[in-house]
Amino acid sequence: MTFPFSALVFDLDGTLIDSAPDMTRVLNRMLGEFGRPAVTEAQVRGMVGDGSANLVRQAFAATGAPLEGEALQPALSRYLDLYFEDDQPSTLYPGVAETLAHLADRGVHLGLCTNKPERISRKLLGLLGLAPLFGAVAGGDTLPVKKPDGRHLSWVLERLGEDPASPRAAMVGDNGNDVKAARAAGIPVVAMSYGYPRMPVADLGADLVLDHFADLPAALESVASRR
Ligand SMILES: O=C(O)COP(=O)(O)O
Ligand SMILES: [Mg+2]
Repeated sequence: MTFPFSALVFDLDGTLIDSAPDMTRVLNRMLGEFGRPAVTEAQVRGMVGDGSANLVRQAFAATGAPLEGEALQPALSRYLDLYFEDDQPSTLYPGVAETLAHLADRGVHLGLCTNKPERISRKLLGLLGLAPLFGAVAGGDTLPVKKPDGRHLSWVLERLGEDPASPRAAMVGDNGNDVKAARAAGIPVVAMSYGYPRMPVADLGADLVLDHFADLPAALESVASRR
């Protein structure tokens, strides 16, 4: 059977990879260098989703006097360098590699739309062996805008060959930014329940909430048949 969507765009952190342990490890190295105590992984899970500058800002606010604007830059750039150099790759959630390969085999165009910086996102896709599957990648610093702005997602859709006026695509994410970007771009959205939603996942407003990535192909066929 032909798959009902010609393109699927995925979020990265909390959707494809469980990156909170990595971000916690790297943040804590940076915080230590700046004389700050460590943050816990549970705290970091609540800070992920709005890009690296927001993550670093929140980590400073949680460990002492807040740092804003220019004062944050040295810490942000140190965090990004340490993360880029980090050689312990994030863990893929169960079923991700097999399901993405299955979708690509069925001719679905796959894209990535993440608020994580592009160079780190591309490096992680490479380390995890997923890079060849993705026809378009947009990080949080690829464009002047990022999720929840729908233009971030629409840019990926266009690169996957979708007509911006009537995309035959869906978004798969884990937090409110993914849902808002999908709504703005006019495409349906599936939320994975295991990520970093920062609110009850049922309240995100997604078309569907899924617990297992391997259920995605069948679930998307049901989303399409309801439309
Ligand atoms: O770096 C972040 O803030 C989160 O990135 P995501 O968009 O892949 O969840
Ligand atoms: Mg995410």
